[in-house]
Amino acid sequence: RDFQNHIGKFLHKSLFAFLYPYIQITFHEYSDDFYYRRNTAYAAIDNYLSSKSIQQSTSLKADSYKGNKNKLLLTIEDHQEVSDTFAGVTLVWSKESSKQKHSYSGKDKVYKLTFNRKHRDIVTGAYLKHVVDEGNAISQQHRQRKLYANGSKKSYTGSSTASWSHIVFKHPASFDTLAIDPARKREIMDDLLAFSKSEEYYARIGKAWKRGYLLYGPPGTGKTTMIAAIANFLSYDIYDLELTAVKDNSDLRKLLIEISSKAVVVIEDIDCSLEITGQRKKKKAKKKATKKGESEEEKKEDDGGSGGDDKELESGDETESSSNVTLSGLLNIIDGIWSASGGERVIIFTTNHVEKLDEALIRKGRMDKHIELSYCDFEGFKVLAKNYLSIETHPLFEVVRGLLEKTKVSPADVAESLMQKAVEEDAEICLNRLIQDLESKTAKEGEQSKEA
Ligand SMILES: Nc1ncnc2c1ncn2[C@@H]1O[C@H](COP(=O)(O)OP(=O)(O)OP(=O)(O)O)[C@@H](O)[C@H]1O
Repeated sequence: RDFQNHIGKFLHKSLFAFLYPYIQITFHEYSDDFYYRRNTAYAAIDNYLSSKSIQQSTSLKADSYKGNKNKLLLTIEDHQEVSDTFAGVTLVWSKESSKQKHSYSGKDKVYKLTFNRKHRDIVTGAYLKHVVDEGNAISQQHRQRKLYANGSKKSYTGSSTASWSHIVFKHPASFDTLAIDPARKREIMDDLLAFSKSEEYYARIGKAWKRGYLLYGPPGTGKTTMIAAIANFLSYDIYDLELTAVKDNSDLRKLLIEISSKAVVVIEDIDCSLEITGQRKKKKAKKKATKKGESEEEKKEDDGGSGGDDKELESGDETESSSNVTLSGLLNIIDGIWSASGGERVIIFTTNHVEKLDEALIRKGRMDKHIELSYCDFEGFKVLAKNYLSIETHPLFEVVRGLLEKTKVSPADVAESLMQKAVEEDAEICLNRLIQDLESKTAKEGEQSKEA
């Protein structure tokens, strides 16, 4: 009888496999455990299938995106199917309500993926990875991004600790509207793209997945605008780190640990932060005369060690030197924390005075790319004219070209002349105003150089 049973089972299995050569994988919306978490793979599939569903399905469901209530996500309704092809393999996705009801809610949905068993390896390997990666990339694009700034908040014990607060980040800047040399623009975009796709490279060489940019140039040449363009281009959040508001290395460490993946970390005007460090050093040097053993502590801090919890900086000292952080310390902490935590981050330093910076600080490897932003040239002006006046050519352009060759003016100043009341005025009035402004600037510069 046993033998008969075995034969029966075997025949049933083979016959079934012969008649139904498919495999099904199910993806539940919620985990089946106590925590009832939303399955991240399910969310990725939702995003991935959205555009395919729009093309194929006759019955769609609209929901707002998780993370951005202003965007709609369209998915298939229950019992609908969407087909997909990958590397020559055809697969079918369907959606239904789960049979097993969860105690918290009966709404658990399930995606079912059906494919021929002969494609088992390719589907369970490359295809599923492709679906999850694409789905996550889509949600990254649609997510509402945030602009974080550091400050401090009082804990329940009354002591204040460093923390981030945020607002929704909505800056219109893009590389299209940025008035810089087109070749350099392309180079920066290529560099950013290559960086964002090099997870494996950084993992292989065992380094933190980060890229450092130093933006330098006179005021109003677009440093802040470029940061916004970079964040928009990569769809990253921005963390604006004000070093002067950071008490010490342990606060800095706390802030840096909280920075999520896919972030642009910005430290503006680092030359000013350096001045603060300089002041502190001078002050310490004075104290050294009366207090031995100080040098050890200072050395530790400059190396980024956390041991430098400075006892000097009690409340009264705050105005003279509010920050107790060194930039080299900062960079070392970043390397340590970020190489352990994974995730991609771009760190951007800006300065108006690149000549004031310490060579060691901005050497390649720490700051991978140095980008100079400079005065407005004719190419830059054309981009600004397109941004503000929506024109690409005009007979007055030649006059502007001649004036820009004679005088140094920032893109911010050009933008200012072009956009005043631009809504009501036509392009010619704006261009004439710019020409007037440029002429008076050139005349003033002429007088000044004569006096000199
Ligand atoms: N290269 C540029 N391309 C497009 N717009 C620019 C550019 N430079 C400046 N602008 C315009 O001028 C304004 C001020 O520029 P932005 O704040 O980016 O300059 P900045 O270099 O960061 O100045 P600062 O050093 O004073 O912080 C921007 O809002 C933008 O409208």
